[in-house]
Amino acid sequence: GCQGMAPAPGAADAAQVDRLLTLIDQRLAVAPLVAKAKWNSGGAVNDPPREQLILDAVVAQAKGLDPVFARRFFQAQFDASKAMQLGLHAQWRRQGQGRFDDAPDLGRDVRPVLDRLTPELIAELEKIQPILAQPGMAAYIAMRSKVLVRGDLDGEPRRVALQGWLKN
Ligand SMILES: O=C(O)C(=O)C[C@]1(C(=O)O)C=C[C@@H](O)C=C1
Repeated sequence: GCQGMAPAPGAADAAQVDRLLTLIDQRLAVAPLVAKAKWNSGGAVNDPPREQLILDAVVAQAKGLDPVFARRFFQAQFDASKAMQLGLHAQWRRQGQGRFDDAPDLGRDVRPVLDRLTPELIAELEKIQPILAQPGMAAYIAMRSKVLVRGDLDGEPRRVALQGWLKN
């Protein structure tokens, strides 16, 4: 039977998990655009002041969220983006990739997309936080993430996106 297996969440909680994972995937989908913009501009992948700006805005906006949880979650998303960017840059270096003709502009085209996702993520996090500690939830999220979050670079960015904010 199913002895030893954690219980699966109910339908409403499962749908909630899926909405958050879909947004995590949408945010991760922006990372290759960031990578292209920075490949052309030579800008550093790691931008701590930009991360701080987002984190401070998140904590200020998300009145219903535990700030420690909110910071851990968004830091994981930044780290996942950096894993994707660094992995792509390494690949492009190996391939002798030149400048892209079709790279977007980071400030004009790409960061506004991330900024639109931030409040959507906050809204889903507020709904997820109270159900995260349920038994079996971390295992369920890990399983669903393989379906809903892109697995580029052998799944490394996806792994990083789920690290540090999920309880076991
Ligand atoms: O905006 C950038 O420059 C990004 O690389 C994106 C991003 C993010 O995920 O928001 C990721 C890494 C940087 O340290 C800062 C922000």
